[in-house]
Amino acid sequence: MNPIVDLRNIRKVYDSKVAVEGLSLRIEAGTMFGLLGPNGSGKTSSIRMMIGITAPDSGTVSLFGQPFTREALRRVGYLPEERGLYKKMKVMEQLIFLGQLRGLSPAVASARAHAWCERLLISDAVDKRTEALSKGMQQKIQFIASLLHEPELIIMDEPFSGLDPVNAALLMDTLVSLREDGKAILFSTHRMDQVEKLCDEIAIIYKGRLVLEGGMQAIKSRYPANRVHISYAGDGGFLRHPAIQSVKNYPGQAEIRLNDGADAQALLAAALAGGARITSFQVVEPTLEEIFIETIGSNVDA
Ligand SMILES: Nc1ncnc2c1ncn2[C@@H]1O[C@H](COP(=O)(O)OP(=O)(O)OP(=O)(O)O)[C@@H](O)[C@H]1O
Repeated sequence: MNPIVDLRNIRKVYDSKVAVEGLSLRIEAGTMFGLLGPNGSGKTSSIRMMIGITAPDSGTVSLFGQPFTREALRRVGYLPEERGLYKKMKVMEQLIFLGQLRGLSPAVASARAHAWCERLLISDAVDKRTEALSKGMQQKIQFIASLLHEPELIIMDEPFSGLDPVNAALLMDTLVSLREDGKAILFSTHRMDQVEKLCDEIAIIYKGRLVLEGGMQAIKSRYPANRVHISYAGDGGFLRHPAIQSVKNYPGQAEIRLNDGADAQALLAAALAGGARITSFQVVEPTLEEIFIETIGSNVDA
């Protein structure tokens, strides 16, 4: 089956600044794809090339198995990084107008917009002017606007930035259910916790280049589970054990990173022998944040 997005070796240079270099990636239907990278790494530039806002200087962009054409954009929902709504328009008028721009009849746009507003808990706002709403609410409206035409490919640039945790979770749940409906979803972020929970696949870009890409689980399994979280009472002398590379010590709890190849069981045995009372002992995989920092760090070194 053709991927929904297929970027091959794309490159973008602004003046003399290389924003994206040799980027290739594929996104399949029913996949949540996280595009990660620090500020200025080329996420927005890559997204813009994906949907024809700018053309790559070299390389190819295919959507839905075909070389890019504007026609394909009818099947794409896009939430830009810069939020832009008509401030003076009322929310529902605006959503119906934006739906019509996407080829919907006013009746269909209205029915879908009302259903979305209900789902995202902003029905009370439909008759208000956009400028009277909080930033977070405006973001939810723009999120809805990008989905009204029921796109198969959803591309969102920093969709959760500026949202409180409750609203961020609401939009995350919405994206998860769209993925379950078979949509392909790409979003950019630098918030690793969001990606870890949501994404099937990730790509980390740094200075315009892909530095890590693949399935979330496959990537994690490449890193040793050499972290240990311990809750304990009593003697903490075991925290000076030679198997330990570093430790973050909190009251009654420690997050430990072991030396490469060290045995977590030896640490547990030493803790018990030293008289500590262990209430939980967990060997954990590195978090995506740790993988990200390690990957970026090794590329800085390189
Ligand atoms: N229109 C432009 N003209 C000149 N340089 C640009 C332009 N757009 C982006 N750049 C540069 O290209 C690089 C990549 O920028 P881009 O916005 O793609 O990064 P990003 O990963 O989306 O960053 P952020 O997380 O800060 O939004 C940066 O150095 C940026 O300054």
